[in-house]
Amino acid sequence: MRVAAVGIGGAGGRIVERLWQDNERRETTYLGAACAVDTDTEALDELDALPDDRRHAFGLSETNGAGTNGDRTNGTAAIEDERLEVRRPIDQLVTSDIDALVLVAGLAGGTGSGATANIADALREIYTIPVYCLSVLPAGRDDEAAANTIQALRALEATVDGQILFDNEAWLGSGQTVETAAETLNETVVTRLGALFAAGEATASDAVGQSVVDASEIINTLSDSGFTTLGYASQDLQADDGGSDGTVIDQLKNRFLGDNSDDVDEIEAYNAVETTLRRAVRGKLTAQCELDSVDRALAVFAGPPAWLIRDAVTDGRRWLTEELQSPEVRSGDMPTPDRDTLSVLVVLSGVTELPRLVELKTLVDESE
Ligand SMILES: Nc1nc2c(ncn2[C@@H]2O[C@H](COP(=O)(O)OP(=O)(O)OP(=O)(O)O)[C@@H](O)[C@H]2O)c(=O)[nH]1
Repeated sequence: MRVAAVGIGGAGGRIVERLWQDNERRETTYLGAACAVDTDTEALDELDALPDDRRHAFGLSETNGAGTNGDRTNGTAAIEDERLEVRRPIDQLVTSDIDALVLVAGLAGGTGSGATANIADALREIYTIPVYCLSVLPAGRDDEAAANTIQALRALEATVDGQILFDNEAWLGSGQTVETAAETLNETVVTRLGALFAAGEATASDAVGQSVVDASEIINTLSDSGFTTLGYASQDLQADDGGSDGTVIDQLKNRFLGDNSDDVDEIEAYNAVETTLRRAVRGKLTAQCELDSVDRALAVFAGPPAWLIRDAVTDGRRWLTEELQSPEVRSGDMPTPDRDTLSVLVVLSGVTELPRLVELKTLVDESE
């Protein structure tokens, strides 16, 4: 699926910059356009990987170019006068081949919380393609951060076609702060988003004999009610199963040419697909949720074609349907002939029960 990504505020800009880098590294291009908008000019200056003309400051008269320091009202005031000015550079990037717009923001910050729904609204006035938001939830128990987040989630719920949640709290190691762990957090979320968007862009030549995910399946999964959370797991593949079989030449060939199809043991491949799927669903999600509150799901199996055993994918999908007790489960392949990794991305959508959201709401209620 080809997307245009717009980072709003500090976290939004940094994550979009990372998406930009991820997209450049992949064989499949999924990022049709990207830019960052912020009330903090210093934060924009630090986004080295994004070209200068993809970074735009707004709300300078409200914030003096120094951000809002967590003041949601200030973030809202900053965008209200400049909706059209902020929309214009985004407009210039959106071409007819873009399938969806993806806004990215940390909802605890004044800029991310105050401006994101407003920007979504401005885009919806002219675009008929879906508008999604990657909504980053704060770590910790700060009242103001919680209040900004809950208000932004509500405003976005009324505006966007779907929100993918990423919970910093769930991904911080003990003793870490968002500042010190930002690189790792952003890499985690971008690995999953990249896997999702690239899946819908697999080329036909890679896909012979495979059932490839297309953009409409991603859109049908993400859109509509409830939140989305992403699960992901990957496994390095060893075509010679431990190194005891196969000549050194074969092993070198497999390693450097990715030519492992001759050696793939079907049972080993079947087990690898099944195990990786279970790890993706039962491992840490971008935001933890009650699995029985999932309404729709999509599983994307990526790996060398010889490892994407049809029966394993079909059985995996059946297992997922039972696990989630959800009738609407889609699946597809993303053949990556030149890689020796198998990965599974699981998109869980229409989710209504997320413990972290309950925690944040309780914090807000207690502080009122
Ligand atoms: N995952 C991740 N979260 C971040 C990052 N930077 C900040 N955050 C989170 O996002 C929240 C908002 O921070 P920013 O995005 O810098 O704030 P902003 O939207 O620019 O708003 P103001 O600076 O208050 O005007 C923080 O409270 C953190 O929870 C980042 O690089 N990655």
